[in-house]
Amino acid sequence: MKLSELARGLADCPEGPDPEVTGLTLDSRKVEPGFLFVAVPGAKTDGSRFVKDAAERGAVAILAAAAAGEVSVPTIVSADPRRTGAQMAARFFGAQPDTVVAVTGTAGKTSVASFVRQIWTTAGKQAASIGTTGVVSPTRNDYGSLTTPDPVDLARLMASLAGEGVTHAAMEASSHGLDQSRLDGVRLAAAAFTNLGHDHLDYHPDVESYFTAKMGLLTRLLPKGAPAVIYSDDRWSGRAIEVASGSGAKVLTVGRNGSLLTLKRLEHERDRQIAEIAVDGSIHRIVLPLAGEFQMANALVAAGLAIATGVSAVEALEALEHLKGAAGRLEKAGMTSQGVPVFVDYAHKPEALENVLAAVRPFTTGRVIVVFGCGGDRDKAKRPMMGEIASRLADVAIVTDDNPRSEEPATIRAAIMAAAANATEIGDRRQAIRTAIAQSRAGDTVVVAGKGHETGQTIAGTVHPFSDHAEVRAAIAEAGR
Ligand SMILES: CC(=O)N[C@H]1[C@@H](OP(=O)(O)OP(=O)(O)OC[C@H]2O[C@@H](n3ccc(=O)[nH]c3=O)[C@H](O)[C@@H]2O)O[C@H](CO)[C@@H](O)[C@@H]1O[C@H](C)C(=O)N[C@@H](C)C(=O)N[C@H](CCC(=O)O)C(=O)O
Ligand SMILES: Nc1ncnc2c1ncn2[C@@H]1O[C@H](COP(=O)(O)OP(=O)(O)OP(=O)(O)O)[C@@H](O)[C@H]1O
Ligand SMILES: N[C@H](CCC[C@H](N)C(=O)O)C(=O)O
Ligand SMILES: [Mg+2]
Repeated sequence: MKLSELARGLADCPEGPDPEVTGLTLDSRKVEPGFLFVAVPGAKTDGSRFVKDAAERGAVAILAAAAAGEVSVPTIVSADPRRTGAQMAARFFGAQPDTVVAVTGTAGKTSVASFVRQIWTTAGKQAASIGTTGVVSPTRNDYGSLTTPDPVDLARLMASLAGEGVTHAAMEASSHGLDQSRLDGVRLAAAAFTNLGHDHLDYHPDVESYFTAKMGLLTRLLPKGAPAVIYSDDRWSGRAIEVASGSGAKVLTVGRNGSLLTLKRLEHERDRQIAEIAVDGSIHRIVLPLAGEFQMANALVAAGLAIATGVSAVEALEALEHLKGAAGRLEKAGMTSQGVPVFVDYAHKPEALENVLAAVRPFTTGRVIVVFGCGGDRDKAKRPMMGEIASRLADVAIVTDDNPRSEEPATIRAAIMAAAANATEIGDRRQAIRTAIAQSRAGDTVVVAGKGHETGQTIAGTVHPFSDHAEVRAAIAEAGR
């Protein structure tokens, strides 16, 4: 594609040569001959420092916030090179599934994206989901790393999904992804907001900026008049509704206070919940085959997105009866010989831990035993908050390691322990899981939180293979001998 074609309507092309562009990237180290290099400011450095490096590797054009005098290749200047770069990436790769929806919120994104895919599939659509646990479509199940991929990877992925015949895609919009305009080239049919809690305040200066980054999905990316599905029962729901309607979205609320789908009654059983949901004046009784009230919230948001994109309400609600939970989200990883269920869950932030411990309490006649830790090189304020929640809501709390990354693991544990009265500290996660399971007895519930679907433990730059699921199974086998 010619540079002028790539830039048309997005940014002004400089006078002079109009090279053929064969690819694009935000990382000079990935430049190949014929590429456009998108130079963006980052947290650690500024891409515009690598313009020369990019040109030496064969870049034929640069997109940057200011013209760099040090290279002879044409430079397109944009006030917002991240956004313009994402839009160019979308144009370069072309096709996208006809119907793409995105969900944001502190918790529930992965679950909602997976649920929407499942509802669409039940309704006969060729559907995909994109997020923390990877990309799932009728033809693939690829493990992922970022929640919201880099804009170039995302545009390439959208085109390849469309090429495979996927017509419907549900994706997660992380606050990092929104802040860095990673999705700014995606054509959205609808968007959703689940909730706002404490996370990533190492990246965003304060809660307001974190909220504003999330709201970018509704204010900047969602076309005017398109549906915005908003969970009605979060502390931040009112603000989100205000922002969405203020920017011209068609607001659809779901939840106990919802108008599209109103949750009238909810009854919890051990592995399922029975709900009465009002829609269009009639009540539907559904059995959701998942534990935890938060899963009901996620299911309602997902049904809202499916309805917003053309699935009938009856069909969407019926599909909820067959939902499978996303991997590692309050997933029963095993049961001990005494009948103690052991759940693996991805709670690595305060509200998630609180919800998960509250979710298992109704069906636990004995003690709730939790094993958890906090990630290194991530928001440190979460540590005492999670310590306090575990000691308040669990009967037995074991504090262990969860991806210490470059930090000293004992320091992370100490910050949690300082607020976790009566908790036990066992750094080795394998040992912590074994200790929890070995002391469990009939009536108890064990929750292993923080890693969910993850398959590694990152310590000082090395990823050691580690699976909570596998460790739970091994510990149960050992305890049963
Ligand atoms: C904190 C964060 O989001 N960082 C992202 C950010 O990097 P940065 O701001 O640190 O970039 P930088 O190192 O300052 O460099 C600035 C620019 O110069 C470029 N560069 C740098 C060096 C060089 O030699 N040449 C060169 O071109 C870099 O590629 C970059 O584009 O911009 C980069 C692309 O421009 C992203 O790849 C990078 O994501 C990293 C990989 C990351 O780990 N992000 C995580 C925290 C993340 O995004 N997580 C969210 C949320 C998770 C959740 O809660 O679900 C996610 O969506 O996964
Ligand atoms: N609606 C919800 N409200 C509160 N907590 C939730 C909700 N949904 C999920 N959780 C908790 O958060 C954890 C992560 O859920 P999920 O992966 O669906 O969210 P996410 O927003 O994608 O998270 P991440 O940003 O970490 O990828 C779950 O394991 C559970 O502990
Ligand atoms: N996307 C999240 C994942 C956290 C998972 C948890 N296991 C941890 O390492 O803190 C983050 O990067 O903050
Ligand atoms: Mg996620």
